[in-house]
Amino acid sequence: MIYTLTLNPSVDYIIELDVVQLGELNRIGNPSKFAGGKGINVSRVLNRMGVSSKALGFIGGFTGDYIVDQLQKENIATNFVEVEEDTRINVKVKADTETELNANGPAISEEKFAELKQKISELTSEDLLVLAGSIPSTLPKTTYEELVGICHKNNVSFVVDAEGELLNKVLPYNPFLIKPNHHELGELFDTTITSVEEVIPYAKKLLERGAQNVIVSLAGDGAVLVNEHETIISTVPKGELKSSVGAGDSMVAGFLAKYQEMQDIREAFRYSVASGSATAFSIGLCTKEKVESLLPQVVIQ
Ligand SMILES: Nc1ncnc2c1ncn2[C@@H]1O[C@H](COP(=O)(O)OP(=O)(O)O)[C@@H](O)[C@H]1O
Ligand SMILES: O=P(O)(O)OC[C@H]1O[C@](O)(COP(=O)(O)O)[C@@H](O)[C@@H]1O
Repeated sequence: MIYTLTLNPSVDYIIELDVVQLGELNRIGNPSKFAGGKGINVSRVLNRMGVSSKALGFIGGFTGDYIVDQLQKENIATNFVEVEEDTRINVKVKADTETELNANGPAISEEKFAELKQKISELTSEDLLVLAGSIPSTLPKTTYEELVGICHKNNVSFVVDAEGELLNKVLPYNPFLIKPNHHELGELFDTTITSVEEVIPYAKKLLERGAQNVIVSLAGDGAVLVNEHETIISTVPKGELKSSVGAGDSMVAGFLAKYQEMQDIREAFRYSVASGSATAFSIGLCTKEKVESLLPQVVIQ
């Protein structure tokens, strides 16, 4: 069974307008809202691909109720730890450029964190855990390390989609997959990366640090997968960028769905890229039909 972990879920509130007039009253058309947060997005995309998963994490208040309700409507199983404060609302403004306003999220007590660790310790070697997104500010930077330590002890494979030290600290535990974008990869090495060619040596350093598969996305400029056997470069489909919110999460879900079906890294990577772009070309997350219509445009070498 695939489990996703979202320590800091969000209601994503997406506003579209031509131009933002700073300091003025801006009237907006129909905003969209979605149950979000990286792990939750992975569960939602997996579900659209016919793969079931269970969503874990912390949830609270009226925003938390909204998320649980949406997931129930989509028939996605959940096993959240309930907290008192409201789950955050992240505002995404799509005007001539995309601007994201991501909140901190609720405080998590030691007791609630212990409750979550108990749930993680019940996973077995038959399971895979996707740990994705930021962590609530009251939890230490070692949080993911502690959780993957539990997975490692119980032979649970895991995937991490996180930034900076959160990501760096899990590498020695051999994640099955990590998926930084090129900015996040650059930040890890205190450098700026702008092309697929520049990605490759740094992605290989993450293999040396312990990752089994590394996918690095460069938005509309391609994607790279490296593992100990091969280095694969992919084109990305062309289309109208509607909102890239959830595009990275869709890549993770697309990869896992296809890998579960075929155990073929190359096909899983192609499906992953098509899934990212299908979401980037949508308001909200991709559908399986849209992913499959873009697949012929994903060429790997
Ligand atoms: N402008 C775009 N055109 C086509 N595909 C895109 C575009 N932006 C994002 N994508 C797709 O979404 C994936 C993830 O995008 P990226 O912005 O790199 O990741 P993240 O959402 O994690 O920051 C890309 O690999 C690509 O498949
Ligand atoms: O946990 P973080 O890093 O604040 O990110 C949360 C945000 O990321 C998202 O999961 C989207 O992530 P991606 O665009 O990287 O796929 C949103 O749903 C959510 O608002």
